[in-house]
Amino acid sequence: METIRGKRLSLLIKEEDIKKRVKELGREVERDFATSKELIVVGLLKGAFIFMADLVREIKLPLKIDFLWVSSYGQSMESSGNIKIVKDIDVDIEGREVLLVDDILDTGLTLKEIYEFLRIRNPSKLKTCVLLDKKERRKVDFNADYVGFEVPNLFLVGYGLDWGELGRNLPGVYAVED
Ligand SMILES: O=P(O)(O)OC[C@H]1O[C@H](OP(=O)(O)OP(=O)(O)O)[C@H](O)[C@@H]1O
Ligand code: HPA
Repeated sequence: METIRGKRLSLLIKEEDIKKRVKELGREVERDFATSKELIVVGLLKGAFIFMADLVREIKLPLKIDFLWVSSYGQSMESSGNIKIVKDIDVDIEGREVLLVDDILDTGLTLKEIYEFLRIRNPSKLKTCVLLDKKERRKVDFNADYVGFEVPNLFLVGYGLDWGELGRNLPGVYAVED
């Protein structure tokens, strides 16, 4: 049984199921960006690093990657609602086709703000892709264009998601038990 800081973890999504779904997401993105000469895939650090690494290998199109480092949850299980840009992307996205990737869409505060932050730079196309969508918790009106799995209102770790920086390296997605 996996634990983090003495709390038990229960498996929600198996590694093989994630793998299968990531392949499907890759096909969906390929179809929608088929005419793209050079797609820019922007990941939100740190949470997106594992999903993004797997996803880009399933997108058989010419693409470049960059990362935007943002933080809002810190050590807690609640969003501070205060999104800090720790590091901006280096690439100029004006007139470019961009796919914004994150691990989870929860309250929506992060992705909505970052979407707007990139949109005002005038990319020719801007789509969003998340592995997990915790719809029940949404505080703002925002949905992603590509979603891997809808998940229940539980605090999750694994496959990039952390609790106080622990658990990102678990290969599946787990719920932290109360
Ligand atoms: O929809 P929201 O409620 O805004 O939550 C989603 C965001 O929260 C997490 O990031 P976190 O701030 O924990 O940083 P991390 O990516 O380093 O884990 C996650 O990676 C998303 O970016
Ligand atoms: O369930 C979660 N787990 C880890 N990080 C998160 N950031 C938003 N929701 C979550």
